[in-house]
Formats: sequence, structure tokens, C-alpha cells
Amino acid sequence: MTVQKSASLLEMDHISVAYDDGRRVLDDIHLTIEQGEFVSIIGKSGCGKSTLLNVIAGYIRPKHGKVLVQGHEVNKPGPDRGFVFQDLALFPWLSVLDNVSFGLRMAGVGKQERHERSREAIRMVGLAGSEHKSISDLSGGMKQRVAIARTLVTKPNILLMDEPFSALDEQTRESLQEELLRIQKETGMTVILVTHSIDEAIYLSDRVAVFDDQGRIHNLIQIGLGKPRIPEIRVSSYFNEYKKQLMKDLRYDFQEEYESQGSGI
Ligand SMILES: Nc1ncnc2c1ncn2[C@@H]1O[C@H](COP(=O)(O)OP(=O)(O)OP(=O)(O)O)[C@@H](O)[C@H]1O
Repeated sequence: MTVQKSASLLEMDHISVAYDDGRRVLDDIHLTIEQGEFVSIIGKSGCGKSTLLNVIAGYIRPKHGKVLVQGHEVNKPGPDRGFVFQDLALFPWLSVLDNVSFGLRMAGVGKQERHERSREAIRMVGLAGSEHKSISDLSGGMKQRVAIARTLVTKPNILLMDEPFSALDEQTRESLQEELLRIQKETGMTVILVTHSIDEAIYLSDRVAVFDDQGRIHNLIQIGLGKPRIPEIRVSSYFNEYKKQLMKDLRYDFQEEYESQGSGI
């Protein structure tokens, strides 16, 4: 294993990815993330956001460049990086407790320890008391909490989340955002979130990386709203300034097209 000097927790070192058809999906992504940071990735559908999470997780090897975690090159998945998938991938026939403890069971962890650790993860996501409920009896928000608990149970240092709240109604979504910030504070984890929601990216993040259509980082925005975040910040003028900036960044290609036509209405 190559060990390199790196002050950062996570370094994406000039990553490029092309799938079998040869089309480049990520192009020279260079980004470093520090311990305890919350970074969101936002960009149009198909710009390579999920691919980047998969590279960090170790499921996809980049064509060029590398990912370093604390100076160690990533070449396979590991327990230091937990992944919360968009489609949850829960086992509907198992209870909450059995879903959360499934990974530990597969890893050969004994019953007492896996149940203790699973109950702790279930508590962390606010589902204490629901351990023996069946997945099919849960609401969408509760299922999402189970999916997060199942990842937290392995105590990852880096939590990778691919549009985890996209299927939820706004109120549930906002309450899960609060929970996520609380969990991050409690654990000190680093979170990398892929989202399509500008508001979600601003509210949760220390930095937001805006991707362009070519799989490059178009802009990297520091969100100086302070932490802990208070819900009222969502309606502040500071928040709106970031929103305007992100909307502009996400629309940059329309703007370029418009300007190149030299049109004025
Ligand atoms: N396994 C694969 N083989 C070939 N092409 C793929 C594969 N996975 C993804 N792609 C293509 O790579 C591009 C980037 O996909 P990716 O899922 O990373 O984008 P995304 O930004 O996460 O999109 P969305 O926001 O819609 O989830 C897309 O054009 C997609 O069709």
C-alpha cells in the first residue's frame, strides 16, 4: 500500500473516470476534505455525482488519479467509508433491529455486541422503541432513518450519501436534515452528500461543490453560515445570497449560450 504525506482526511487527487463506452464522466476532480467537514455535491443529472461517491467508496477505480484517505490510497471499499444509498436497499421481511445489525452479523460479530451496537445506532437516528417493528410498517422517513442507522452501526469516519432525502416530503426532509447535523456533531464524522436540492446543500454544508456537465468542478463555495445551524437561517438574506450564487452556477451554461448569442431583450 502506498502511503503518502497528506494533512487532509480525504484527498481526491486529479480523478478522471470513463466507463466502458469511453465517454469521460469525471474530468480531473481535485478536492481535499478535512475531518468533520460537511461537503455537498450538486450538479445536473448525469454530471457524475454518484460516480464520484462510488470512486471514494472504492467501488469504482478511476482511470486517472487516486483517492487518498489519511494518506492511504483507496482501492477497495472499507469500513471507514459508509454509504447510504438512494434506494435504501433494506430487507422488508426483517425487523428494524435485524436490518441494522445485518452487516455486523455477516462480519461475524457476536449477537450481544451486534445488538448493543445496533440499538445505539437506532437510538442515534431517533428510532429507539421501534427495534422490533417490521420495515413494511414504517413511513418513508423512518425507513430512511433505518438506512442511516445501518450505515452508522459500522462507525464509519466518512459518510457518503447519495440523494438520501429526495423521496421525502419537505417537512420530513427538513427534520432528517436536522437529525443528520446532530448525528454529525455527536460522531465528528465527515459527510459527503450528493443532492439536487440547493436549499439542502446550503443548509447542511460547510462547502458546496458545483459540478458542470463535463464532470468537472465548476465552483466550490464556502458556506459561512456558522454552526450549529438554526432552522430560521433558511429564510435569512445570507441564505438567499448563497442560493442566488448556486442558482447562477447551476445555470452558467444557459448564461454562456445567451451571452454568446449576444442577445438582449
Ligand atoms: N455503469 C455505467 N456504465 C456506463 N455509463 C454509466 C454507468 N454509470 C453511470 N453511467 C453514466 O455516467 C454518467 C454519470 O452518471 P452518474 O450516475 O454518476 O451521474 P449523476 O450526476 O449522479 O446523475 P443523477 O443526478 O441523475 O443521479 C451518466 O451519463 C450515466 O448514464
